[in-house]
Formats: sequence, structure tokens, C-alpha cells
Amino acid sequence: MTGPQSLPALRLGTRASQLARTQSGHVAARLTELTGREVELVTISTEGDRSSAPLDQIGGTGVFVAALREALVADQVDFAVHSLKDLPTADDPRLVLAAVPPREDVRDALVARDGLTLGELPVGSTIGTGSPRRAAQINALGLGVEIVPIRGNVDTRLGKVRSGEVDAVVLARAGLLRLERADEATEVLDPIQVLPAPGQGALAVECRADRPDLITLLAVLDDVDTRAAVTAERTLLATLEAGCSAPVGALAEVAWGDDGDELWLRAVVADPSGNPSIRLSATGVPTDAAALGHRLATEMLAEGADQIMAPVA
Ligand SMILES: NCc1[nH]cc(CCC(=O)O)c1CC(=O)O
Repeated sequence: MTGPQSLPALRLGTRASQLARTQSGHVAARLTELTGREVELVTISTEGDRSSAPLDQIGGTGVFVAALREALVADQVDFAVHSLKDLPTADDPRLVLAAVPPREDVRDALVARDGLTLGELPVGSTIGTGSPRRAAQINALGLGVEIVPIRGNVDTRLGKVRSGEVDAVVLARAGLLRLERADEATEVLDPIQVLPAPGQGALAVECRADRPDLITLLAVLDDVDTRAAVTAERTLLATLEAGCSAPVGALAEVAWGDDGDELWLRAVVADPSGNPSIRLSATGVPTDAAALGHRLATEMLAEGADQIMAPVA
């Protein structure tokens, strides 16, 4: 072969966590497989990794993304891979979402002591999660369990079950699968009960807007159905004017309907203080995913979603 081998390796910016490095490694390997271009991982440390303070005190999940974006803008890396659910909904005009690769399992998973499921956890059991979305949806099931705020990477959170600090934790199944630890889950939570975060299980491949060469190259990683789904979920989140740490769950899926592909969107705004949640769904077409997200969010706002999300003092 000629050509590709003589080009310099592309620099992929990634967070330092094991999960981030693993998923970035998969993206790098796939890009090399499809284009012949070599890719090297460049680790960027973020505030979210350095601090163990609650996310809402250090700027929300956006802290995971900010340092990678700065490295892109400063031309220290050619492109970056993020967990899509950590990406703020506001666009950065200097950057482009060049690809959304095929999505991993979207669902949340329970990892409980002694192989227990949610329904088997005795009243008074503790479930560790720092996510208001997970806390509110689990509380809504009325199981009499107690939510304990915890943070940390996947390994740290799993360790809190093993050490007995909590009876269970809830995490994204995608993270467990990528780390080859999915067998530690004791129950996969059905989205009928617990809807995942908008963008959960998906990755975002981002590069500078002034790099048309890269935008074209990275497009080979894009998956049309995943992009449509996350566009609907994220437009819903943006229209609700909710942040990444708001108690909002959303899941869009492409399905074959009578008139071709349909996009089905389900969403919940759950109330952490225990009041009834708002749970609605709508269908549209994948080619107009943003319109679907906007329409469902507008319906949820009409039902009082903004009241539920109003910051509690
Ligand atoms: N906010 C942290 C975060 N960002 C992405 C994932 C998991 C992988 C994914 O959803 O793509 C996680 C961990 C978790 O929620 O358990």
C-alpha cells in the first residue's frame, strides 16, 4: 500500500479513566481499520477526574468535556472522543460533532450484593448513585430503599458494593460492557421503569470546525440511526433547558414502521422529592429527529416539567 502509512499518526484526545481510554482505543482501532490512518492516544486530565466533589459543585458533567475541548482548540489533539451523555447540549461553534459511532447498550444496570435484583432488596437497603435521574426514578418505584450519593469511576463504585458500604449501585451497562465487567450486573433495568440519560451508551467524536479534511475522514465512524436517536434525546434535553445532571431520562429508537423508518422517543422528568413524574412518548421520522425531541419536550413543559426541574433551594 502507498499513501496512508506515510501520513503522521492522528492524535486522539481522551480522558484518563480506564473507561475513557478503553472506548477511545476502540474508536482508534476502528478508524485505522477503515481508513488505514494510524492513531495515537493523548491523555488529557480533567477536573471531573481530579476532584471527587459532587458534580454540581464543580460545574456539572461538562467538566469532563471542557479540558478535551481546550486541547482541540489549542491544536494539541486532532480529535477527541467523549461519552456523549457528558457532552453539554450547547454547541461550541469552533467544534463539530464529526461522528456518532454505533451505540452500545443504552440501559442502566444494578449491581447488588448477593446477586439481588431491585425487587429483592429488603426495605431499608442502600443504593449508591450520584445521579438525580437514577435516584428519582428508583424512588418512584416505592421500594422503600434509601439512595446514598456516591461518585467515582466504575471501579470505585463497584468497590462500594464489594466492601459493603452500600447494598447496590446503579451504573450504565455500556460502561460495564466496555470494561468487560457486565457479568457483575445483577439486573439490567428495563427502560419502562428507568429511562437512561440522553445519549447514554453513545460516543461523540469531535474535531475542529476548520478541519474539513478530518470531518470527511471521521465521517466513516458515523452511524445514522444512533445519530438520529441522540439528536432527538439531546434536543429534548435542550428544549427542557435541563442540564446533564437534571432528573431527565430519554431514549429514542429507530424502528421499521408501515411507512419506512420511524423514530420512537420516550422521556421522563422525574421528581427527586418524590412527587409524580411526567413520562411521555412520541413518534416521528429519523430524518427530523430534532423536531421530535422539541415536540415531546414542549408537551412535557405543558404538563409542568419546568416545575419539577425548578432548582430546589
Ligand atoms: N457520567 C459518567 C459516565 N459517562 C458515561 C458513562 C458510561 C458509559 C456511557 O453511558 O456511554 C458514565 C458512567 C455511568 O453512568 O455509569
